[in-house]
Amino acid sequence: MQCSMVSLVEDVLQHHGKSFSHIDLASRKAHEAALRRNEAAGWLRKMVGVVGGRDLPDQPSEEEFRLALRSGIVLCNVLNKVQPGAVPKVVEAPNESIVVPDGAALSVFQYFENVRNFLVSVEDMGVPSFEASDLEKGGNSSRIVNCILALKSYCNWKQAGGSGLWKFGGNQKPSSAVKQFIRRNAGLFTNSLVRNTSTDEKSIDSLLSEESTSGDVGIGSLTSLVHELLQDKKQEDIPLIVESMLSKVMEEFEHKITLQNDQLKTVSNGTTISDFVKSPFGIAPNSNKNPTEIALHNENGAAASTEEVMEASKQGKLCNGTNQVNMKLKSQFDRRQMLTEKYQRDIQELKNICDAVKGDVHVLKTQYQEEVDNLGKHLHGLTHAAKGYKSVLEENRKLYNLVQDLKGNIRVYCRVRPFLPGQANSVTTVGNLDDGNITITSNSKYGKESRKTFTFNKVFGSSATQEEVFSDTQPLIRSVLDGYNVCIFAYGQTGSGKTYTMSGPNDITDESAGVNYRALGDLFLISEQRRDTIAYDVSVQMIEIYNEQVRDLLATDSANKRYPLVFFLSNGINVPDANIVPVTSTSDVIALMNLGQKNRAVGSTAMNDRSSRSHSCLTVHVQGRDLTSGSRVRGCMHLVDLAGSERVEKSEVVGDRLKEAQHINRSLSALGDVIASLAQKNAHVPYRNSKLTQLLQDSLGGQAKTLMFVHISPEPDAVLETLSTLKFAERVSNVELGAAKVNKDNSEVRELKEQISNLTEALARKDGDSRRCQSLDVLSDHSQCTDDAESIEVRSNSSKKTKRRTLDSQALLTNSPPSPPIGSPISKYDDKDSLSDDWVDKVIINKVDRWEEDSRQSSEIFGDIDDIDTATAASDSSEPECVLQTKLRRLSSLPNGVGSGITAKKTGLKLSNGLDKRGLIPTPPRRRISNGISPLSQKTGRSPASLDGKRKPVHAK
Ligand SMILES: Nc1ncnc2c1ncn2[C@@H]1O[C@H](COP(=O)(O)OP(=O)(O)OP(=O)(O)O)[C@@H](O)[C@H]1O
Repeated sequence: MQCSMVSLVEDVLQHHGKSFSHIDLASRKAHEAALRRNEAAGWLRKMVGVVGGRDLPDQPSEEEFRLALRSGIVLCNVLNKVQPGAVPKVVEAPNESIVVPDGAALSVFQYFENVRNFLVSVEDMGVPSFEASDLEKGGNSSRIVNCILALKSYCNWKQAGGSGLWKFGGNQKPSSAVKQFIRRNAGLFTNSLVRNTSTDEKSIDSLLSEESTSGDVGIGSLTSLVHELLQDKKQEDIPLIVESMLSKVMEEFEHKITLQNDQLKTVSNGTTISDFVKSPFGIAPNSNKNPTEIALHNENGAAASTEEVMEASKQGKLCNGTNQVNMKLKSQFDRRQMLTEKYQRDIQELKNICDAVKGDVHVLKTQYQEEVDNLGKHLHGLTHAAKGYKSVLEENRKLYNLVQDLKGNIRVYCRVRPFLPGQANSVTTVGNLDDGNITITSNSKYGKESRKTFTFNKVFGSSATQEEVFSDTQPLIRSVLDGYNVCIFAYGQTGSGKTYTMSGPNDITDESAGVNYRALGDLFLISEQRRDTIAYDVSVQMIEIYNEQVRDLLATDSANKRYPLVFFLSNGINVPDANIVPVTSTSDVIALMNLGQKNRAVGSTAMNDRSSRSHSCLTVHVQGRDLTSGSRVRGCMHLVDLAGSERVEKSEVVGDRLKEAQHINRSLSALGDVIASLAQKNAHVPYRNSKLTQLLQDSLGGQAKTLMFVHISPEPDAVLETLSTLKFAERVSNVELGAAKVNKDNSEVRELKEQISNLTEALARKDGDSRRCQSLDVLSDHSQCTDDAESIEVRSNSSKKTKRRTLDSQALLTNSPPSPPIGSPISKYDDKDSLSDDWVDKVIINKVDRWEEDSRQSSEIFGDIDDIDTATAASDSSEPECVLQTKLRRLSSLPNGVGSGITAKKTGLKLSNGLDKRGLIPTPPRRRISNGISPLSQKTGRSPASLDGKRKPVHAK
């Protein structure tokens, strides 16, 4: 071994800052050598017995050792014991007691033969050998010791059964000195040292023994070196030092292995036999000193080939011993060469296979590449087509919606409620959901599965969020600000999620807030954004229809809340008697809605803990004034949360709940009838059959934008209701209302209205007569009421029937005779003296004439819609007197007095006062303006109105 173990150890310790100058390496080496020699001698003596080993002392000096073995007799005998027959013939000494002294002539080759035979045999066995010259004076006895110890190890291995591969050095154990040392000092580092020792034991020992072979310090010296070095070390440093040593040794070991491998490679790569032979014999290629070497080189001095060596051998050029060794080496080499050639052939074959495989792989790769390219192209095409398809779909959807807008179809959005807690494992009846289609799966009585698909404008699955639902509704809601009337109503079986969609759950958060909150928030947001161009006023009403009674949900006192209200249109407001509250912010709205929700009739049923027992309607009125042009827009939005349809036997209701359920179902079926006749485009639509249809009349029959949210539950036991709900919704989606219209006043109309209002005020001031004022109030009231297309009920003189007519105040006004010129300053007419009674009367008479004419015409156009008798009969006779009084007053207060003929009898009403003997509403004295005769009466012969003496506010509470 080229490296010295000692130097390694020194390196390590120097690394740890220590000098080794004080250590006597020479004496240590000698000591170690003696230990090993003694061990070898002891073993030889044991093997050959007392007689055979008589020349070999127990603890011989180097010289004694060499001399005792020089004859080769002990060596051969021991070898024959280890490997019987290894040396067939041992040349014995002539006189057993004589030790052949150095330089004494041995009998011919006697002993050399022994030594040579011994060396050849041990080499055959793979045991490290030594040079014959080592037995001569000045020879390297450590190599002999090493050979004997190796033989000893071989012997032990054989005795142990010879299993596995024997490898010199592998069986050696650390010397007892090392063990003792470790035991004495180990302490903390014992474990790591023992671990390292046990795992690396073989290789380290092998290195150490090899080192001793090469004449360096052997294991004994290394042991004592380590021993000495570590003695004065601190306990805590020892593990580190030992570990460093071990790793360094390992490094060197690996280095050596690599070198050996390289050498082997060189041999297998065609090193000549002479190189190979020369190396173990240590012969320099060009030193022509002996016949063997000459035979190993050709005439040119180049290394001989195998054949040349063989030839030399045949010719006896090689000496006997060398010849034998060379023959053996040659046969080994030949074997190796054969193997090498075989390996080369195999490698070549493998290379060929590899090339073939490479070729195949290349072909496959090319094919795959082509296929991938083709697929890529297809995919690209498909993506393009898909994009196109998507945009076409989107376009179709837009066009479809446009067509629907133009036709005025009611939009229908379907929403599926998720399973409620406790229903998690239920099977859903809802199958496929895509953009606008929903498939319901149901099992028939006979267990046959059937599927039905419905198509709506939009379908929301159970995972849809409130925000997603609202975002699809938003454009519709925004159109309120542009002057459209909008109605959104939630329909569905009880417990299917109507209230959730419209308002949200019980605890409302930003995420869970329903359409109502979001809609108002959005309206405020946009009105704020448009602040510089349009000024908006927003106000809300909240009513409910409970057991066919209309109630105000924003009333703060309970009596008022229970006070039933009536529908009549005033100033575009359906239920003018209900509180209408201006709102300016979302917080206002939330406060109002909380009040409304609190006032709403809810109750617990078997199907919903908090079932809405009424239809609720939040109405948002928006008035916008263009700051530049002065034109006005007016929009109104109904957000209706209908009570849920329910099967009474299923909801297990009794008593009041049963009555509620019957009312709810009746009103919903009235809604169904209205939808059916609208879908069939019937001339008569039965709006008046329920309060609900009356409420929705201007959204279903007018030119509003209407959206229905249809809700379904996913549970299998609700499948029948689900199917009927969806069928109803499908019918609704076919209803065409006509294109929606904007409610917009241009400035001319507005000016005319302002003039009328100013005129009436001027008249009121001019004439202090309260009657006159009342009459004018009626007109003024009427002129306000007819701000726009407006329905009122009048009684036709000719047919004696009450007609519902639509009158256009604009027509009335534009045909009015001499009214003050447009744009004239009001102050001009504000002057009492400048307005003669006659002039004012004339204006009024003209207006009334024109209005009556228009009434007649519109009556011809629209025909009878409802009979007053039917209407009054439809009124619940149990309605409180005050309600009927209100109705009657409304009718009789019509400006042309058409309601004056309505009798208490006809209405089935028992008025407590205010009627004449015939049960008629007393005709008020004719209004006189200048000559004591009311021009109205003069013209129509009827009383203009019967009022209770004071003007009733239109909507303010
Ligand atoms: N989309 C949804 N996500 C989560 N929970 C929902 C959803 N829809 C409804 N719910 C829950 O289902 C239950 C019933 O809903 P809701 O009260 O809104 O039904 P409804 O149709 O208004 O019933 P009713 O007609 O009896 O008043 C409530 O507990 C509600 O919170």
